[in-house]
Amino acid sequence: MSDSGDLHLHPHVALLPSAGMGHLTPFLRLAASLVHQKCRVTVLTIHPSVSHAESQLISRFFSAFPQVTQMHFPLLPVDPSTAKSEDPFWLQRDAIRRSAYLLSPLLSTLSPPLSALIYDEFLVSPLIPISTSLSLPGYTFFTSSARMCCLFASLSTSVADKINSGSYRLSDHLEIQVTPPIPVSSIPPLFMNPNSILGTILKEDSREVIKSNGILINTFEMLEQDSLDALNKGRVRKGLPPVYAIGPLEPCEFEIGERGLPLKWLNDQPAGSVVYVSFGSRTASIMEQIREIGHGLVGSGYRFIWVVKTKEVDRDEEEELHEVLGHELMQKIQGKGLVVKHWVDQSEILGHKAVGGFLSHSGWNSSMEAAYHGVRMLAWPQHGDQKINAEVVEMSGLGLWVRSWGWGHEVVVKGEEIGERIKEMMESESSSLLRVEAAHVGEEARKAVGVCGSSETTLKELIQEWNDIKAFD
Ligand SMILES: O=c1ccn([C@@H]2O[C@H](COP(=O)(O)OP(=O)(O)O[C@H]3O[C@H](CO)[C@@H](O)[C@H](O)[C@H]3O)[C@@H](O)[C@H]2O)c(=O)[nH]1
Repeated sequence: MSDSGDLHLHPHVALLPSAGMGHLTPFLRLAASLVHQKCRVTVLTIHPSVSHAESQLISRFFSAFPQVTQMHFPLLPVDPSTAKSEDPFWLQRDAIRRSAYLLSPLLSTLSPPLSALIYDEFLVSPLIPISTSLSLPGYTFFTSSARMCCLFASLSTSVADKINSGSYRLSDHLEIQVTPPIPVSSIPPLFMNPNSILGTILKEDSREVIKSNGILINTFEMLEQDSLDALNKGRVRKGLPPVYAIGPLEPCEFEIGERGLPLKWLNDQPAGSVVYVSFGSRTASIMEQIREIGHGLVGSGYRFIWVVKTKEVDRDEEEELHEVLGHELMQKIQGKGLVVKHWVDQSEILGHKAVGGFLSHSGWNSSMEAAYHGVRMLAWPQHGDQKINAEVVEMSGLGLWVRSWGWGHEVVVKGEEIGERIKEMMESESSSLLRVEAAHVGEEARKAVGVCGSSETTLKELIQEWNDIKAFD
């Protein structure tokens, strides 16, 4: 046992996110929470990051938290002939996985020694041998919903074989013991392809995740009680480690860049009058769909803030807004809404009293931010986990989901239909119920992370476990 009482009080935790803002943001929010709970924190970072947004967030985080150690993790170059994807975020994740063995010597030099290592859901199988070799408790941070985690945890069972062999019909439901059952039509399309890099990685990681000491999820009990029970009570898979609901991870001051036009514009709008539209950090929309969204927003009669994205990676965005929208639409939008083609501080926007609704791809962070601010959503899943997240949004009363819109790029949804659904979210009879339910979700979300809330208590207990391990070193 160390003779320094101080060390016992401050477990040292290292965090390793994978590529993309959808992963980096919740990791850095978790890092901030751990600092506030008096942990010593090391964050492993990769240079260069895939997007400009990631490098900016990393530098703002370390400026705000000089006490956090930044450890640079150098990656091996990826051989393009062996890479099974052209997606830069997946290439980066693949490179992190292949370079993972370089971590052992880096982590073992840290002082004081680590109490725990928290790694991204896309890095499970390469990181487990590292934490084992260092006798370090290792935790998977699952950045999507608990419901999605139920699917992930089942990918090493017969469910995955049935998915891959095409034995399911689209109208079927998966045999995973979660309520309501997960429809086959909500499975991420890439899971259907056993040769996709995502399918391969997740199957491998699903098999190995039982060797983690725990799984952390950015969710809260009131929102996903049944999925959390299913995971924790062995209904999804026997032998899973404890699952800790620690969300919604709260947006932090360090995330805010220069307060720009969106905030100034919102200050002049009436309360609850504005629809915010964004499909997250890595979903590029096609030109035809972008223009239909524009017509839908104008047709809805509501004011709006709309973030347009034409490229997956922000560094590749070249076209000017007027080239994307065209002259006629630009004219129609004037005076009705604010359209931007750059990064905005989403959480600040969602927290502004002028914002009354959110048209979103239901990425999990966006959904949790809407929950945190009690803003009702119109979910339009584009890819990946987003239909499963939309189910959670719909079930909890946080928002609507129009199933007939399908995945992004599957069909071009017409502007008129989009406008009608925005009105439904904002002004129909059911919308007042939606407003009340979304506000209720917001209250519960804040309770969960507030003093003695379920998520705050869970995180404190976890930190106590790390302290207890240290005390017996
Ligand atoms: O202009 C922008 C755009 C995005 N964001 C933030 O970026 C994050 C985006 O995360 P998310 O809503 O989860 O969407 P994606 O960027 O698409 O995230 C990926 O990662 C998520 C977590 O695993 C998955 O749920 C998504 O499907 C996947 O696409 C959120 O914190 C947003 O607030 C901004 O602040 N400003």
